[in-house]
Amino acid sequence: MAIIITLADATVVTLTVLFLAFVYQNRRKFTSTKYPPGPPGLPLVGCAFENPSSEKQPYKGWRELYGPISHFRLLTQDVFVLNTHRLAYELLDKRANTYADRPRQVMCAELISWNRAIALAPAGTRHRKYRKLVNSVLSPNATKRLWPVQEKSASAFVTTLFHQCVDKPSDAGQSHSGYEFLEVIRQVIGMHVVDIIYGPESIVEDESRGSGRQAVGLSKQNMEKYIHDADEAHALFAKALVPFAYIVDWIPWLQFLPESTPFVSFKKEARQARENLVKLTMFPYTKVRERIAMGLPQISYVDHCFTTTPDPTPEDEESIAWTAMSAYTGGSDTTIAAIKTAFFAASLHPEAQALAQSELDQIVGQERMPEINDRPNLPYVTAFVNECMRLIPVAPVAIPHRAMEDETIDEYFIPKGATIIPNIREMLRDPDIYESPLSFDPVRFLPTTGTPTHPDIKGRTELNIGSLPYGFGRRICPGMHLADSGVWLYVSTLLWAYHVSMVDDDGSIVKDRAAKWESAQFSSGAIQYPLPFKVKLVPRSSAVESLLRNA
Ligand code: HEM
Repeated sequence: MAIIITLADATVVTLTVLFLAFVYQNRRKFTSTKYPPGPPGLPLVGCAFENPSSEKQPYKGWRELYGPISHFRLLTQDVFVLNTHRLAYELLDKRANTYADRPRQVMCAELISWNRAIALAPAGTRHRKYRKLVNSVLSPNATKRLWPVQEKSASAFVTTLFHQCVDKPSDAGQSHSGYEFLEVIRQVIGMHVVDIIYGPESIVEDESRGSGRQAVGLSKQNMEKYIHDADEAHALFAKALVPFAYIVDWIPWLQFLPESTPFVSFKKEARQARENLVKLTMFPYTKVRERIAMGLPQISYVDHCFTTTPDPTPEDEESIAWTAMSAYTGGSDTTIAAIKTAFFAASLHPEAQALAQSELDQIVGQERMPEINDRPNLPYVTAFVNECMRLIPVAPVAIPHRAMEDETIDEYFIPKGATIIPNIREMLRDPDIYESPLSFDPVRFLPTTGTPTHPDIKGRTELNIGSLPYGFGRRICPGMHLADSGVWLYVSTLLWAYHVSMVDDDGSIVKDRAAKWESAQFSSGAIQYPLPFKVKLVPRSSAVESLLRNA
């Protein structure tokens, strides 16, 4: 019997085969498409018109609202927000290889070219090479060599505060505004991070000049300009980092239209930002390269790279230059934010400040400043720093990761390509872990064993904040050990030196501190810190004052 296959039959068979192949390829989606709860959004476009990532405090309160993991969609992009430490640990730490990548960010990473820096470099050989380079200087052991540099900077910090915020001559008509400390934080910490990454200038004899001396490397003036330019570049980075912040993030082919086309003003902005970023990367590097070529080494990240790679290829040089810039931009604003938060917490919690100061008096005394080796004997001071990092985390939503494979967690499906946001702020306010999570209470971090420095204060739960404020997995902050010792030194030295109080516009000390704490405003975006407030600094004793004056 002859079998006659008609065109219609062939079409049906072809379509069936294609359909089955499609179902097979997407079998995970068909068997387990359960997504976690989250804002529903609109059909097809999802939350495109009300992007939760663009809110002032993104994903705040989502743990209570949606549970440990939440989901929303921006057009075709699935976004998962991890609201508990357990979930983040399960996915980003335990399955680190699958979440080592960053999501595509057309404006920030590709057009401005932040993907040449570490934070947005795609997972792979280049990112691994970058991390290896920075780890050689920023690993826990390697950072110990930088402790003396950090101690010197903490000392410069409190003495500069003295000259700028306490001792300004009022007879010259210069009264204190109360805001000066903010500029001191920016300058001293900015300079310190530049110093650690690029090293100070070297002074050499120069016969051809009348003065006979010449500065080689990054001069103080260069550093000041660098800090200013880096601030601008980083502000734009933070703006462009918000997922789908620019139209080109939604419709990537727009990048191929000429700059003069209406609605593509982003192209001009990207071109200028890219040029500035390249200058920001190459200018300090070239200066330091000159110094190193003249045989004038300093202790710095770039110097260290040249010691381990004495004959760098052009590719090595590119890696050194871009990792150096990444470490500066990654390390300065974050440390500055942490110190602003410490001022804020101390100025509104005089009782906690006084406990830290009595511990400092007992262990360090008033004849010298704290050193990093004092840390094990100063549990309350350490608990104070931890509590600042917990309640007002510097990077409340870290930097998004990207799922490189289909995955399931609990009963939920995470498709390959999804954006994963670690909601660090929610993790650090989880009531299952932190009792009364919205209260500022350093005691929660005190050790329960050992002799307490304050007999009537015993540790409650002995929590360990660990690396949580610094992110996860393959992308965990490579500067966290440097930041950990640096923030501790700045805060302990500040509390050792001054009584810190918040003041109102008329200069009087704030009375209703609880109301100020409740109504405080914080920056929006990737880095969190309290918005400008005024403080009054009073040296803690005449012994301390004389040390600050003469240091
Ligand atoms: C209080 C200070 C700091 C905090 C809270 C902080 C926090 C973070 C966080 C949350 C991330 C993202 C992690 C993730 O994606 O899971 C990160 C990444 C990064 N941080 Fe830090 N950081 C601090 C200081 C520093 C310092 C001092 C440096 C360098 C000297 C640095 C360099 C970097 C770099 C290069 C990245 C990108 C890592 C990558 O994508 O592989 N940070 N940091």
